[in-house]
Amino acid sequence: NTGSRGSAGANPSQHRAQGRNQSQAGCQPTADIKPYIYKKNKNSLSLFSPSKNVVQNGLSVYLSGMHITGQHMIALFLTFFSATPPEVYEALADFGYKSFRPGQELAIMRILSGLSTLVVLSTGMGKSLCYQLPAYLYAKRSKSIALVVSPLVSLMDDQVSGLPPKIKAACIHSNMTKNQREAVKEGKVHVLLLSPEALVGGGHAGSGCLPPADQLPPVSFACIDEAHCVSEWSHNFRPCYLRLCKVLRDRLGVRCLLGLTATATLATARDIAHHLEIQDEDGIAVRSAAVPPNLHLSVSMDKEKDQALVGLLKGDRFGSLDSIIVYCTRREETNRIAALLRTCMQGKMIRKPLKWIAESYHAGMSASQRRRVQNNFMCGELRVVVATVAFGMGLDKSDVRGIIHYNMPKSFESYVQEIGRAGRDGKSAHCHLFLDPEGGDLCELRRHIYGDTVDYFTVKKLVQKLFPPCKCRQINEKQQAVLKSPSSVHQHQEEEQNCNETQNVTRVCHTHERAVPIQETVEAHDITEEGIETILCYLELHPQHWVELLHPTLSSCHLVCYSGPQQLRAIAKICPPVAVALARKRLAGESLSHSSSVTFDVVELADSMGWELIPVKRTLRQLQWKTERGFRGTGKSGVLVEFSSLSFHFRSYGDLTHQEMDSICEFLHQRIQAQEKTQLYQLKACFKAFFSVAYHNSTSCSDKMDDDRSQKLKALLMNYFDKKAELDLSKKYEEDKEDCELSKYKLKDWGDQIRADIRSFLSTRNEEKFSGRAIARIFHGIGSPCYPALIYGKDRRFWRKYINFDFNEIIRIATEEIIRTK
Ligand SMILES: Nc1ncnc2c1ncn2[C@@H]1O[C@H](COP(=O)(O)OP(=O)(O)OP(=O)(O)O)[C@@H](O)[C@H]1O
Repeated sequence: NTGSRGSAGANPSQHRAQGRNQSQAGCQPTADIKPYIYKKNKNSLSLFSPSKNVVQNGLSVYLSGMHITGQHMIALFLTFFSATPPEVYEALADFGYKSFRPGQELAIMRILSGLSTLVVLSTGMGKSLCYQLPAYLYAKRSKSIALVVSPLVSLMDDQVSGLPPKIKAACIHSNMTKNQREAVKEGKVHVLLLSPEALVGGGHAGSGCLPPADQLPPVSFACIDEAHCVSEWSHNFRPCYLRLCKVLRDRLGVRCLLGLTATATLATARDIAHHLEIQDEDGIAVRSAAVPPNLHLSVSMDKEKDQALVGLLKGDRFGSLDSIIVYCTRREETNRIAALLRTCMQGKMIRKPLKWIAESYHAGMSASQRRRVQNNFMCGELRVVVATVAFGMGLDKSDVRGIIHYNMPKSFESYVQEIGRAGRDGKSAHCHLFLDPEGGDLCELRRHIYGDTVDYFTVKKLVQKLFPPCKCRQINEKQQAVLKSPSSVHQHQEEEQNCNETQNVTRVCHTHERAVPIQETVEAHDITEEGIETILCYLELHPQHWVELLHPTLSSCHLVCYSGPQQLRAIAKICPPVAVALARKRLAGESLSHSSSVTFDVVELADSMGWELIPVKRTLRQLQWKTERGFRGTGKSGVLVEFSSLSFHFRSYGDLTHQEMDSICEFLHQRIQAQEKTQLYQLKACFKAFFSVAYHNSTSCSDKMDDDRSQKLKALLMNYFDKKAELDLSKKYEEDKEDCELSKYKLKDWGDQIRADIRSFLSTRNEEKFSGRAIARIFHGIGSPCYPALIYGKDRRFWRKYINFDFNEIIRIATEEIIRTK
């Protein structure tokens, strides 16, 4: 048993292709759907509509008898010469619109031509039409469906009901009725909304998964909403977004992708375009100015923020505005501020139908409470919503007139996205930000950045779990020994050793299929599921492609034979996977002669047999229904087979040298640190920009405001979004010493107190194990899987106590104290 799949001589890329095919097993890609505006072959453009002669009066007039070569030319053509076919305008009219808004037409024409496209347009500028109209036209031409991946699961139903009546849509979730599922399969809907998890699987997908590709109508294109989540350098990276591009291509055969986002710098947009495999520069079809002109921006640095907020809301600028959102970072704060406003704004009813002054909204509230607040705000009966960022995503209220940031947002991207919820009707709207002059908000926001980072030791433990050693090298050596003379074997071994020393490793192992149980790994390493997924993504994106991610799977198989041990032995004779499972147990020293059940890792088993996972699982499942001679039962065989333990599933090497393992750990650690430093730098840059335009206090802008400052802030934002800055800003952070010096100065005065608190904390919990990072997290009020806020947050003596102090310094002191107490 080699423990390795494929022949030792196989080329790694062939092998990867094999793995890919395997991941697609059971999922036939949908029939290749033709672009609406048809490309004759990869490099030439010829336009006609197979079903109707619609494009004849449009694009093909310019093209008759002419071929344009190259993808870039196609894009250029669409940009400069194309006349949009009348059918597209007819569809626009069907949707109730008279004309296109900037950028929509180009994006729609590209999608109809089958060209992947990225659209970066401010909130409320009409990005949704860029998928709705092509989906409608494609479905009108022939039975097809457009997939729309959206992270706003809770709002999907609202999104569906808010679509133009011409569009038939459904969303995938676990409560889908049978009829709804059937309608999707029969191609009765134009658009199918789904979460990224429903597409790629994963811990939260549950039963709300996409039906297999062969049960779906052909997919015309896929739209990825909030596409910035694809870029691992973006403010909102979601690892499953990276995998979803791959899943769309490999499992569903989707060739045309449309990315939509409201916030992406030029550098991020290029990174997203790279992931969407957009070939030509014009694929980033639209990038609009960051802040719409109808928004008036101001910033102030009041010491008494509560009073200042009330004053601002009573002043001329905000006093007459109907719909206002006040954003706070913390949930508790939203409740407090809403209560404050209700008390202080009594008697300030500005018009009749208004019933409520202020209500809070955050993710900790029940769904019905949130819905009530949202509905009251939507219909204009509630004036102010005091909310965390959970409020407003996907909110289509065109007449929000004011946005107030009670705390600083975490990035320019978040700021632009949040203020973009005001004035979507194009009428003037006001936005104000309260900046804490002492930098208190900075500390609060830094917590979230530190919460995501992982230390070197944890990275190392995880790497060992992802690349367990295999026997491929020894087996290969034995094979060589059989084939060659002893002297040549010796020479071969020497050569190999040299190769390893120079890091130029000859690969013998061609990767193994592996599964790492999600929950178990989260608990063992104290990293979130997202954190582990991010690390796996970094490894897959590495130029050496250290891992290849596959669809998450249930990896543990539990087999019970109700007729006893002899039944287990009998099925081992007829079922190779069971025979191998028992043999592997015996080799590991486990005796199963009196056992009637066995539990094993089915992924590891399939890999060791050189079988594909799906047939192994199928074979095992069938054991429950076989009625072989000697088995009792009616149709059922008396065998129970259960799969459990949802696991990350991937292919990785098993013959990595120590140097390679170390370099992988080093790479991951540096990458995680670079991400942390980049985010810290961006946070600081954000603070500095707001600081540069801030009024001393809000009274200076509560009645009238200075438009120059607003323009200056818009210019700073524009510069940020249009700059071709590098994505990794960690080096810039190193240059920015100021911040560290401030923290060290404070630490000098507080060092002894912090040490005393760490000792006191350790002594009260001496039966538990802590790392320096775990203690620093608790002192910063950051919950983690093993040290949740719900439990550790109760002890107010320590929780959040040192939030204003440098996180890494606290780790250092805590580690010293842990070592001292050992
Ligand atoms: N061509 C158009 N003409 C007139 N109105 C339009 C047009 N396109 C879109 N709209 C309207 O603009 C509003 C905002 O559109 P949409 O929700 O698509 O914006 P968005 O860019 O997706 O915003 P967000 O980023 O907040 O999701 C909607 O009410 C929509 O009906």
